[in-house]
Amino acid sequence: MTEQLKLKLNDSKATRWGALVIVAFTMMAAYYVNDVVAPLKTMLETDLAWSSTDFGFFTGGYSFLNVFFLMLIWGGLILDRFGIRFTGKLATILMVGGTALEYYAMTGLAGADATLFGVNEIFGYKTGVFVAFAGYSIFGVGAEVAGITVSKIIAKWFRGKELATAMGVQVALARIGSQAGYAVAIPMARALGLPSPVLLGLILLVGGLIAFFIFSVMDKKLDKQMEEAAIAAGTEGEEEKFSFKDVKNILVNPGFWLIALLCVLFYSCVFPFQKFASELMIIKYGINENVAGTFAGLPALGALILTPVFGGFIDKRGKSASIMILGAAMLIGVHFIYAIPAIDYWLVAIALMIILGIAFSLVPSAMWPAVAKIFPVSQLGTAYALIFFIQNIGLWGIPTLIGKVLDVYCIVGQKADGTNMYDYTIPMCIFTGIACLSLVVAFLLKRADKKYGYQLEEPNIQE
Ligand SMILES: N[C@@H](Cc1c[nH]cn1)C(=O)NCC(=O)O
Repeated sequence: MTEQLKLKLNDSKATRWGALVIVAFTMMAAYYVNDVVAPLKTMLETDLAWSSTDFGFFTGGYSFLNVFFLMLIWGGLILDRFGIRFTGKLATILMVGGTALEYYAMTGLAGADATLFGVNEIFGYKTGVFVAFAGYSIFGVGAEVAGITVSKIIAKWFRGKELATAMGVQVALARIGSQAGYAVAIPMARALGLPSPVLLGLILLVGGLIAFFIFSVMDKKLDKQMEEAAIAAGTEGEEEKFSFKDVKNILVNPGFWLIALLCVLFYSCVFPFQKFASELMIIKYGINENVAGTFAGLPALGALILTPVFGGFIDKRGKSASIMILGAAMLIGVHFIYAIPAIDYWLVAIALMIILGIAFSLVPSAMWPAVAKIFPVSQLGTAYALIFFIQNIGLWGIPTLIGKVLDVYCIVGQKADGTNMYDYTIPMCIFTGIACLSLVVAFLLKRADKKYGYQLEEPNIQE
């Protein structure tokens, strides 16, 4: 009876937070690479002869394999079957490989006449554009699978400990990666050449891969200790495994569909908008191109500070459903004002970016814990994978659509350097329409919460 309790690796605060910082570094590098090309849209036009359609096609590439080849679902299955160490390393290798391909497309295949195996066009796109798209698609699979893997890692290392705080800190660190990508892209590309910010991302990701190998050593040790503890407690073999019954249970839950819909609509108005925002800042508001990316990345910076603050409020006071309504309503206001041609004062553009940052903190800090309230722990991994899958449909479709719309309906002239001038009114009206739909869904979610008792309005911490 007096058997001594053995301390596991994650029982030490310093070690579990150390493990979090290691894997969060990999995600920070992933978010940097995800966003770093966005501010370069105009330079891609001048230096590599990309059109807006090419840029939209490339941007949507992040989600292409995840949506059309169900890579997020396979990734979830691999994660549950082969575990976090194997899947994390595989996902990071995919990110490194995809980014290397993207870098090659922007260097070795730069320009309209570049050929690969004798062809200068693939599926109607310039070879360089297509290879960059292929690289970004592979990167997108790695980034999304790494995202689910890291959620599972945090759940494992922080179960019964500071779980929500750890998730908030990981998202906050990821936002630093995004903001860094937006801020450095143009100045670095101007100083060291167009592909240099992508090369930096590649180096960071190689660092992320090394970090993941270091984490794997720690995790293996933790597994051994957990096994020993489980054998001592007689609970070995009681792991949560992926089951198709779980998928069915999730799909018949109305809460799943409302959260998934809100997720795809809300994020479609944020991430794809940010990809075009640098150009909007330059063309419509006359903001200097060296700082346009920094402003486009402001929502990420705001979210870095505010997500943990709002998370703390929701933990103590609840009101998740109402907060999602507020965030969606703010999104409508922001996009609607961006759409008004007469309002073109630069300070307004920055103020709107800050408001977008607040909405971008409100909704995720309410949405992700809400998923944990609607579904039991055993279904959480699958629920997140399915929600991310649906979200990726928007992350693919919306930039592809906006790129096309810009080329077909929005060219209003040419600048001295030969690049197009765009009127962003129609794209901003599209974003406003999507934001309106997200508000409707947020109201339906609040109604469903009352009907089905998800307790979204209740605090997480019961006093
Ligand atoms: N599934 C990711 C998508 C994403 C976009 N950029 C980087 N990842 C996601 O939604 N993550 C949650 C978040 O709020 O970043």
